[in-house]
Amino acid sequence: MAKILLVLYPDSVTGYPPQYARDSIPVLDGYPDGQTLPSPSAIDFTPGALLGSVSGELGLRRFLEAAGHELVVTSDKDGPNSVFERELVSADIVISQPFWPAYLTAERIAKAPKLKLAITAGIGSDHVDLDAAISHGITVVEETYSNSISVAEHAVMQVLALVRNYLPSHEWVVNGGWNISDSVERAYDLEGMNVGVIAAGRIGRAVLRRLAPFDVRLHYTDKNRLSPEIERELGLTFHPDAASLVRAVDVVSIHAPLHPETYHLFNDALISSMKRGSYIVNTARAEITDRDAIVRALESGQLAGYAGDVWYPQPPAADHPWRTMPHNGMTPHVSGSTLSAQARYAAGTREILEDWFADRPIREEYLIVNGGQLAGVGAASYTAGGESSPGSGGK
Ligand SMILES: NC(=O)c1ccc[n+]([C@@H]2O[C@H](COP(=O)([O-])OP(=O)(O)OC[C@H]3O[C@@H](n4cnc5c(N)ncnc54)[C@H](O)[C@@H]3O)[C@@H](O)[C@H]2O)c1
Repeated sequence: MAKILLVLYPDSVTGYPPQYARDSIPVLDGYPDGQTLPSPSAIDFTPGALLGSVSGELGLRRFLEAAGHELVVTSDKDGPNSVFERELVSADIVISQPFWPAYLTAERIAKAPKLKLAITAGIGSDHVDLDAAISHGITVVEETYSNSISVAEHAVMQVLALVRNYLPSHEWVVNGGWNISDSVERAYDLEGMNVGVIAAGRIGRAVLRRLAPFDVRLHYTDKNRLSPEIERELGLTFHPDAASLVRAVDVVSIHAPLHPETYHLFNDALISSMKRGSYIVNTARAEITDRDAIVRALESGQLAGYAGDVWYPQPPAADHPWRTMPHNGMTPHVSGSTLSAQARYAAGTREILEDWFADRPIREEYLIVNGGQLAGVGAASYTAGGESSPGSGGK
């Protein structure tokens, strides 16, 4: 029987919600590229309930305990005396969400001799040191597509919020004001702007599709060029690298995974090559940007705004400069953890566990590391090795 260590974010400050704003969530037919939705044999939760917090338990307890497994759920994940570090020593499986990541560094992996499977409930497994997982024979999987559209919607929202100066305008009314000049002196239309995405994978493509009706000029860069049909359909301009793209656009939305190639890609040099007054939205991973370079560029006016939902580390310290830097539209890491997304990645986690315990292969599209090498989506999107090692925050 296995010991499963499940690391989830804390419940709401008012406790686990007794009721919800809506009575149901939409039922989807599948994902945009035809990939099928998660398909566990059953689920023990109500779609639309809060599943990603400690009391939600991803709806896994009944299923796991009925099969005789041990489930340990905690949000205490940081530091040597954390429940996570203590329980990891005897865990067979770790499940963690990127929103509240249990950093599986090389040091922690070395202290977990029984660990065989690391599941990312969601997308983005950079909180796991993939090199260490490869060398220790740990399988790393995530629920590809489970929250891609959730993130794309958040990115589009934040692009509009920055360009139109939404959040400061809202603040004026909350505070009793009617300050039109103050609100509009930084407000523009998105229409006609050049907007680019760094990486056109599942999320990047969904952002491009959603932005196309705004009559913007769309740009992208990616290791893998899209088909001429998609480029034509959306009117995309392809750039061979980020350096070329950022010089051409007014707004950049980042959608690449964090790995050695993308660590600190947005540094002082790249940002200074952008048009003055550019906007960056980053819902991918914080460390694709250089934290202090972003602050400097907002303070100097080189950037007109920065938004996103990804930070390093997570949770960030109370004095993290991104909380208070000018013209920021930051949220906590929430874009991929809507109630709608939680239902999908909770079902995906159960599907993976069912396959693992039955010794069936896990879907190829869920694989990041398997059999001692990058596999599936991991082989397509990540690189192993290099100086910046994922799982240690790119350091
Ligand atoms: N904020 C959130 O809640 C949230 C949720 C899900 C995913 N994410 C992040 O978004 C990332 C992308 O997710 P996805 O579902 O679109 O993944 P995906 O695998 O579908 O797409 C990733 C794309 O990045 C491209 N890429 C990789 N390295 C690159 C490089 N150096 N330069 C240019 N392109 C590169 C790949 O070719 C691929 O097209 C995830 O890795 C994760 O870090 C964030």
